[in-house]
Amino acid sequence: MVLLVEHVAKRYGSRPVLRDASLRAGRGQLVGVVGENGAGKTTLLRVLSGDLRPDAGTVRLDGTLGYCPQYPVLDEELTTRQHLRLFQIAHRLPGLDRAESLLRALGLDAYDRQPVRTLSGGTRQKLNLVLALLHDPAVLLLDEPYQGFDWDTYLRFWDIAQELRTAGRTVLIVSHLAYDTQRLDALYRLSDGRLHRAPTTGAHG
Ligand SMILES: Nc1ncnc2c1ncn2[C@@H]1O[C@H](COP(=O)(O)OP(=O)(O)OP(=O)(O)O)[C@@H](O)[C@H]1O
Repeated sequence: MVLLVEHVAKRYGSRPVLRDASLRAGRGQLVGVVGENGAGKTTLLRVLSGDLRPDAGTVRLDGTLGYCPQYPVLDEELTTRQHLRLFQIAHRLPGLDRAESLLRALGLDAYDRQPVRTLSGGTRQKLNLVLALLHDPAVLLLDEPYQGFDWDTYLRFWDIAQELRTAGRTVLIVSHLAYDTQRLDALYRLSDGRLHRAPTTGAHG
């Protein structure tokens, strides 16, 4: 297993959000987590990414990590291109070939020289996603990644997700909406602080 989550619990003050959450995902698997608003999906991803320490339980994650948070963390004054350069340096990438093809796939290339403050919400979200994918991580944690995407972009997102799966990456996608479950290898529903395995009709599922 590339991602193994066992009996994770997390509370904020006296309020338990995750009680006993367990999940596993292997190489080349696309896994969905759905749950109502406030169910604890973002909390789960923050624990998985190492951003939050769980109160109990274990998380094992093999390889490099890409994390696309629910709300883009971008610098308003920097352009799309400047964000790519920053992440290129941070990840010590020799070039931006991968970024260029992702930009084209998501129709972001037209916004190359624009500061983030001039971008729409959906366009910011696209940049957020490209930045998470830039270094081609082994495990991707995507928090509501297509929020604000138009239909064409939504479909292109799923094309990219399928390419990642074919390339052997492990992708965890969180959403408050029930999915087109045939796109997934496994689906979990987060409720009452627990992850319940739900049926899928996916290719591997
Ligand atoms: N830093 C925090 N301190 C205290 N409570 C928090 C904190 N972060 C989240 N919560 C609470 O924990 C619960 C779960 O929040 P979380 O953001 O994980 O839910 P979610 O499933 O991602 O929701 P949504 O679908 O609305 O994004 C909510 O009741 C929220 O108010």
